[in-house]
Amino acid sequence: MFLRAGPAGFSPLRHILRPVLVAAMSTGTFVVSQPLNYRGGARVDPVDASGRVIATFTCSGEKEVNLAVQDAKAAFKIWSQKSGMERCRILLEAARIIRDRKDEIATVETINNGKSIFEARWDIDTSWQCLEYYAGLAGSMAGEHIQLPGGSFGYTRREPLGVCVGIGAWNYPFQIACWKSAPALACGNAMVFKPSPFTPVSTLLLAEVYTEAGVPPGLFNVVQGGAATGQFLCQHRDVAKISFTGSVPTGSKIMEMSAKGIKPVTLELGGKSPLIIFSDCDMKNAVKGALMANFLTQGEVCCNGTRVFVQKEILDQFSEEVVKQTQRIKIGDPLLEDTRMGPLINRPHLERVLGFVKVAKEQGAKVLCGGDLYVPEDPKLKDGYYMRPCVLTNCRDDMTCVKEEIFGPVMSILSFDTEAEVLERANDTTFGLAAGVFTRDIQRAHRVVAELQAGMCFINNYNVSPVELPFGGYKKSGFGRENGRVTIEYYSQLKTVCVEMGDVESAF
Ligand SMILES: NC(=O)C1=CN([C@@H]2O[C@H](COP(=O)(O)OP(=O)(O)OC[C@H]3O[C@@H](n4cnc5c(N)ncnc54)[C@H](O)[C@@H]3O)[C@@H](O)[C@H]2O)C=CC1
Ligand SMILES: NCCCC(=O)O
Repeated sequence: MFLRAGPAGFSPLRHILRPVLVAAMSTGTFVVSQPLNYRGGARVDPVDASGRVIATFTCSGEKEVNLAVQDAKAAFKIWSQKSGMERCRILLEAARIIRDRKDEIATVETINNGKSIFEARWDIDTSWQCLEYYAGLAGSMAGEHIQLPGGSFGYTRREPLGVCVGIGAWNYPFQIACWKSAPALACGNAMVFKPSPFTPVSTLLLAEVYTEAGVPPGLFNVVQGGAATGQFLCQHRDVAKISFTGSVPTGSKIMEMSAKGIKPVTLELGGKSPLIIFSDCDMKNAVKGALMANFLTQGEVCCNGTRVFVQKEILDQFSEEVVKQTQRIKIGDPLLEDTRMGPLINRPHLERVLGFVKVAKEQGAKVLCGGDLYVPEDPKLKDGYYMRPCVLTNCRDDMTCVKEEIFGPVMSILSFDTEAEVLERANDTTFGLAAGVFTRDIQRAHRVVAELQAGMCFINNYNVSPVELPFGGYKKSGFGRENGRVTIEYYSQLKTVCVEMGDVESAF
């Protein structure tokens, strides 16, 4: 095994990633004795560097990106010629390996990102399920046959795009890589993936799983690096498509680059999603839903329902219950079985999130609980990037904490009177990733979600991720979809073939 994650203490290290960060966030550590790029079916060191070093690994430069794309092109030639059923078998094998190695991969992901091991296991489940789902679709991808006059006919072929690029964020490193690569590979494409420089490690495990499962060398490659490496990938002339998960400003830059190259792009960007709690809800489930909507992965989730609109009649009861449950969240070493909230991704981000809480207070919000630093008892974790999950009330729509994406464990509670009013306020945002509604009134539930301007809507639940359902945003939260049958269309193109069975009727 190339990576060793230890539950306690530190081992002698050859190359360690982010030693300070790892030490501060959990008692686990990595011993990385192999390179972190993956090209042509093996781990490799970059042949060059872009000149910018992030922590202790070197960003891949243009030559390395070129080599990865070249390898992907070669693998594409082999892979795209396989039948859907052949691709299906290999993807199913990869899904099986991930399922069998779930605990090991989840442990690596916990150390990589800081999320609790309990939650990381959920991520690994939605990862292998995604591979299984697209394996199932690979065998049934087909075109149409269309009859034309005089016995002539046409048919369509669903063909892959070529070399696709995946660029990931740091909050769901392994899951994002699976949600992009599974549909891409199922359609017959190759992929070069760039993880976030804050979470470089777990994607390598996926690369190794694909190789073990039998994909041709070079079909799934990993290049490590930051913005410069991402730009080399997006601008590469042999790249056919880009799928990006990350912030709105970066998404906008990626769209500019893809526009220059006339490349299709999928953008999974940020959000500031509304969660609407009507007074006729099942209170216990609504409270659980609000916690699910705000505190998974330390609140660092793009689709979180951070604007919690509560109907006035139940505001006090709901707030009291939410605070009670929030205060019970066990914070600490994410590798411990009973921990439910680990550290935030890094110190600047922690400070940014705490800054949002400070501004919220200055603007008149009331802190019902949390919103401050948390220092675990374990002395090894005392410098960790922990904070207590925060519930804010007395919030108004014009406050910064209600308008801007915080990407941390901060829930803002707002009260409302009527359905029409809450709908208008819920939609009053430039984002449109997700939304939720809790009510026992089935007609109201469907009426409300039909009006919500969001790509992913939940009724009486929040932040569940069945891979069968398409996921993606409206408005500035992006476009294109991940998961679900429709994603096949984002990783393939349609060729039309017109067949003449008679003579050519010429105008000349
Ligand atoms: N909709 C979704 O599914 C998700 C959205 N997000 C959003 O992402 C943000 C946090 O993630 P970050 O990693 O900080 O976002 P980011 O946008 O800074 O970086 C995302 C990825 O893009 C790369 N990148 C940065 N600049 C680039 C450039 N000019 N060209 C090509 N690649 C570039 C980064 O190295 C990283 O791999 C949050 O604000 C959240 O809104 C995060 C996770 C999921
Ligand atoms: N499991 C939901 C993924 C959402 C995100 O990428 O932030």
